Parts: sequence; structure tokens; C-alpha cells
Amino acid sequence: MARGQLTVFCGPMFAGKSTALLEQAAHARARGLRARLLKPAFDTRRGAGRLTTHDGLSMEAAPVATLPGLGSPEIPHGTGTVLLDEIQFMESPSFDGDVVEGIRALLLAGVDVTAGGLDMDWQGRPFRTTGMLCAMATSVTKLRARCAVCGAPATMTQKTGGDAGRAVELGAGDLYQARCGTHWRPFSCEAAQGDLAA
Ligand SMILES: Nc1ncnc2c1ncn2[C@@H]1O[C@H](COP(=O)(O)OP(=O)(O)O)[C@@H](O)[C@H]1O
Ligand SMILES: Cc1cn([C@H]2C[C@H](O)[C@@H](COP(=O)(O)O)O2)c(=O)[nH]c1=O
Repeated sequence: MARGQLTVFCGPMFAGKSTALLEQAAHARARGLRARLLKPAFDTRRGAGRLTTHDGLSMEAAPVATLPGLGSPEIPHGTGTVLLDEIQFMESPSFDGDVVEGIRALLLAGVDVTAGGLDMDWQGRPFRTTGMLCAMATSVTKLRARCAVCGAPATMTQKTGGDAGRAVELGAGDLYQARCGTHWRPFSCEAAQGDLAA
């Protein structure tokens, strides 16, 4: 039996990761494949049952707190491709079980998997699940955003507000910006706020 293919889209916030997942789902459906979108249940920012991009595009997506197996209501038999957003959050304590092993089982069962997620947190530390899936992937695309300060390609996420003590804090343009290496300030929200005032 043919094994499934694993595709990963990663990068900073605002790089187009969720947009890429929606495009992949649309392409799969246009080819007659059954595509199922899943997202972490704890991220309810833009509607619990939908995957919504920063531009407001959206599709139905099942909120999950563990990765369901093939034959579950979320991934019924006959599913050709599973698309997972925010894979960096599919980790303890907000997610049960080992998502990497769950994805391996889907691939071994012949299901294609596409995963989107942050490669690094706002302090430049890699997210474990994204890193492991990149190692297993058939194809990895590192997407880049536009630096909020100078417009150059951005590989980093800057935290500009909220709680500087928290590695995980849900938010969008209210708390975060995409930045290039020159304008990224790893350990200080306050230092970052001065960049745009100049
Ligand atoms: N505050 C913002 N900063 C940068 N881009 C933004 C912002 N708000 C909306 N966008 C739009 O978000 C798009 C990417 O959205 P999305 O696919 O959800 O990105 P990602 O999933 O990588 O965070 C960009 O093409 C840009 O047009
Ligand atoms: C960098 C970074 C981000 N987050 C949060 C902020 C958002 O809720 C999501 C990322 O969403 P996107 O679809 O990639 O734009 O993650 C966080 O908690 N910690 C971080 O370091």
C-alpha cells in the first residue's frame, strides 16, 4: 500500500501558513479527495469550528484536543488528506497524546497530511512539534512574512505587547508583528515598541 505524504508549511506569524492550508484543502477537494481540517480546540479566537486566516478567509475545521485516528468522526474512513493548523500548540498541556506518532499512523495508513505551524516562538526558540514534523516531511516550505518595520522578508515574530513572561499567548496584530532579523528584538516587548515610533 502507498504511504501518505507529509507536507509542512512553517514560518513566523502572518506568513500565509493558514492560507496555504486552505489552498491545499481546496486543491485536494478539486481532485476528488476527501479533505478534513483540524485545529487545536483551545484556540477559539476566530470561531471554534472554523479555520480562519488573518485576512478573514475561512473553512470548516474540527477543534481537537487529541489527534483522532482514521475511522473517527473527524477522520472517517475514505479521508484522503488531513490538514492540521497551529501544530505548535498540539502539545501538552493543552493537547493530549503524541501528535507526531498520530501523524505517523495516518501516513502509514496511506492518508496524506499537511501541517501548518510556527517554527519559532517570539524569543526565537523552536517549537518541538513543528521541528519533528519538518524532519519527517516529504516537503517543507518555510514561508516568510513582511517586516512590519522595513518591509523586508520576515522570518521572525516580534511580541509587542501582552505578557512578556509568557511563551504562549493567543493574539494577532494586537500582540505580535512579523520582523526581519535586523528589526527583531528577542527578549523585550518594550524595546520593540520604539522601532515603529522612529
Ligand atoms: N497585522 C498584520 N500583519 C501582517 N499581516 C497581516 C496582518 N493582518 C492581516 N494580515 C494578512 O495576513 C495574511 C496571512 O494570513 P495567514 O495565512 O492567516 O498567516 P499565518 O497563518 O502564517 O499567520 C497576510 O498575507 C496579510 O495580508
Ligand atoms: C510567536 C508566538 C505566537 N503565539 C500565538 C499567537 C497566535 O495566537 C498563534 C499563532 O497564530 P498564526 O496563525 O501563526 O498567526 O500563536 C504564541 O502563543 N507564542 C509565540 O511565541
